Amino acid sequence: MSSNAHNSGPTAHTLGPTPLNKATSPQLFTLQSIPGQGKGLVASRAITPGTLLISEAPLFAIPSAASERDLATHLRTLPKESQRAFLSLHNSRAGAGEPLSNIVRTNAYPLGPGSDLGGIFPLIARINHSCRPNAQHAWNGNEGEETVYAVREIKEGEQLSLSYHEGGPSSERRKALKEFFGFDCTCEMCGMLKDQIDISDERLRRAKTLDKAIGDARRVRMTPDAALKDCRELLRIYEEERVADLRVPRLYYDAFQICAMHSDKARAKVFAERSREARVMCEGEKSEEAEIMAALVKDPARFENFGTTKKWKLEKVPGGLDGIELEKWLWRET
Ligand SMILES: C[S@@+](CC[C@H](N)C(=O)[O-])C[C@H]1O[C@@H](n2cnc3c(N)ncnc32)[C@H](O)[C@@H]1O
Repeated sequence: MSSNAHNSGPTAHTLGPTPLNKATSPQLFTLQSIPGQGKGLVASRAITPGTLLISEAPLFAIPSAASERDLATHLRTLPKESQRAFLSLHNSRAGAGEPLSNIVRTNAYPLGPGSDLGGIFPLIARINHSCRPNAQHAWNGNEGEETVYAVREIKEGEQLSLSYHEGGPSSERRKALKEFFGFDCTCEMCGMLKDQIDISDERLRRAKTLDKAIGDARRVRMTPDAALKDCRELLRIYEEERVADLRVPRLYYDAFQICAMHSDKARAKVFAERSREARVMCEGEKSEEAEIMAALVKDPARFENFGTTKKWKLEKVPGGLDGIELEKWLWRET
């Protein structure tokens, strides 16, 4: 779930009714009551990273500007079973008017980044939030389904979790979760001791600064060494914070772009492959983004800004590098 889906109200129907939730591996988890969080999905056995947990078509999808009335009209067109499935979902603003819109705000996921459409996925909607999630959701436009992949080891008895927020220091996360989704987060990360939260917050504040600096195109062009160094530091923070979601492939893609812009095909290829692998972990082999990365692995020169400068021109990875030596070369630390 993302804040844009939650901030957007429902309207007309763009997709017709679809069969009720189709779990890819229903034996992997069960629906259970979770203290302080309502219901949630709990792993029935140990699950390895990269496992497809759910692939689910939307019960229906609605544009963000939809009204309560539009939603009511649309609901009446759905089979009774679908109506019941929708109405049984959690409403984080129960009693605060507009019940149908509030169920949508509590449970909808956007159909892809920046999409104006929110989809209702009855099974995925049962996955609670964690500030350190063990799963990642994504819209697969080719399949017309929302997927959820495990991105970390999940122990038997552990809850499956997604992040409803883009991440950041605890005060920011908690404020946004309260404001947009109406709950005080009780995830494992928010339950850490104050000392641990302080350490984590310091790292995550630094992560925000680094992320902003890496996104500065002029800096990437003028001082690529500094930008690549920032990527390296940010990756270390992600490792310390055990971040395993889409931030990882995005970071490798940033490193790819820096190298490609300055004509370093050798490093660009390695970063493109790491980005692809991390993307597959989060979204599976059929992910459109993973396919785009696969094309860039084959030929980094396909990147639109490839070769803006010739500063780092390099064709091939030097032979005989592995382990620490490879990492040092890759991040230009030698
Ligand atoms: C999309 S629903 C998730 C499934 C829901 N628990 C249920 O019973 O259907 C989102 C709601 O779950 C609860 N929730 C999810 N994650 C939580 C968390 N980390 N801490 C406390 N409550 C949480 C909140 O009530 C939130 O509005």
